[in-house]
Amino acid sequence: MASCQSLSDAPVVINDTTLRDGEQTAGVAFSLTEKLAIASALEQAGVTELEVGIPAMGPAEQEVIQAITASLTTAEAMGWCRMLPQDIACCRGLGLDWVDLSIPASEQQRQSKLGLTESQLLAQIPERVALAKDLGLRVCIGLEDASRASLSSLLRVADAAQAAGASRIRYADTLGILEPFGCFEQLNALVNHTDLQVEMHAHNDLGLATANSLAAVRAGAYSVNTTVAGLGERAGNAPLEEVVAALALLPSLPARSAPAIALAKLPQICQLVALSSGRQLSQQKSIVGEGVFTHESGIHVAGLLKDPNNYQAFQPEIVGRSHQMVLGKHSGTRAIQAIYQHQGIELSHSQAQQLRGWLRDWAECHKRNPNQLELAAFYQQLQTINSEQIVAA
Ligand SMILES: CC(=O)SCCNC(=O)CCNC(=O)[C@H](O)C(C)(C)COP(=O)(O)OP(=O)(O)OC[C@H]1O[C@@H](n2cnc3c(N)ncnc32)[C@H](O)[C@@H]1OP(=O)(O)O
Ligand SMILES: O=C(O)CCC(=O)C(=O)O
Repeated sequence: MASCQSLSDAPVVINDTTLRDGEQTAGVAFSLTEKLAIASALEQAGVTELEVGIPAMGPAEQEVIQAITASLTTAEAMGWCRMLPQDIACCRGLGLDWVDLSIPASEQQRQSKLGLTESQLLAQIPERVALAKDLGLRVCIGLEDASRASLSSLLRVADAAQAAGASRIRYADTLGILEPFGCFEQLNALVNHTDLQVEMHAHNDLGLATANSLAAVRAGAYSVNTTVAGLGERAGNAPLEEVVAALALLPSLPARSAPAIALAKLPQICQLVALSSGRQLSQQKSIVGEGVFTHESGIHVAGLLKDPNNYQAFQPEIVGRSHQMVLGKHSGTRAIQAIYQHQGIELSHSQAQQLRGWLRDWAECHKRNPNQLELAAFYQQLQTINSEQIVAA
């Protein structure tokens, strides 16, 4: 079976699973209000698919899922199920568009979790897909632990899924053990083999979730799972903000790739999820961390002052941010003069040099950048020395 998927001009679909895998982060539990707010923010930013929860968790979760699907106006909603009749039945009447029917794809998990052989699982696929389709749902077969499965076995599952009338398969790197080159090979083999849409689900145990998601896109994946700020099991999933910014901003990725997502809304969405999850964003979290557009080093600031392109990967305004320049241990005289000038104070080169020395000691002692009041105090000190020198002369 040959697919023309990789030749498609359609942008990559983001299937965001903050409300399902994101909420599986140990200790995270969103309220209905929080889930509605997150779903709405994602939809307004242009995310077209949301994995919204697990109907088999029971009536309360089902009510929440129903409320979310009722609130969505354009985005499609997916529910996550084990490929069990009782789980599928829980999806009835929830307003879902999609269901992910998850099966273990590796021999390890098939045998050890379920005690089933590959052929026993394959034999279940037609009946379970039919049950879901009878509920009016489009079906994605979730290949849990696919990265520890043999490719030949994955291809057999893809064939069975396609024959049963599924629309998509999800390649899950459940344990985050893939690297981008291997990921490309696996996804490319699947994409070239099946007519189904192929979705990538990456985990970040080795810090490679974004890289693997981009490799999957290069390999022709139709869709990619993300979570806001990379929330999710253990080290989390591929962060929405990283994947969509990379797809939009990296010229080396296929031109078809970038989904129409409002990048400038990413910081706000990440703040909302940070607040709702109780998980603070790290200062250095790419795209949205407080410190990622803040510059202290003398050579960098001097370069930025001449032309921002000297030290920016992309304009921070694109992702709703701006450059900030601060003074600290690594400041140079150019930065010192520019920052004081911004406060209406002209410093001579020798004054800036003197301040540069003070800043080094001060920063080592305080482990932070001085604030405006502290900078004013430095200036007072400079003036005092200056007037003492005039008196002495
Ligand atoms: C990689 C992933 O992220 S998978 C998604 C994981 N997410 C979650 O588990 C969060 C929500 N889960 C829950 O609320 C609960 O686990 C429930 C409601 C789904 C099930 O609860 P319980 O019935 O109490 O079962 P419990 O959680 O203890 O055990 C899970 C059962 O599912 C089975 N199971 C796991 N995956 C599958 C699958 N794909 N297909 C069929 N059965 C499966 C396990 O084998 C186990 O059954 P067993 O003990 O009879 O072998
Ligand atoms: O089977 C799936 O849908 C993927 C489940 C998942 O979250 C994972 O394997 O990490």
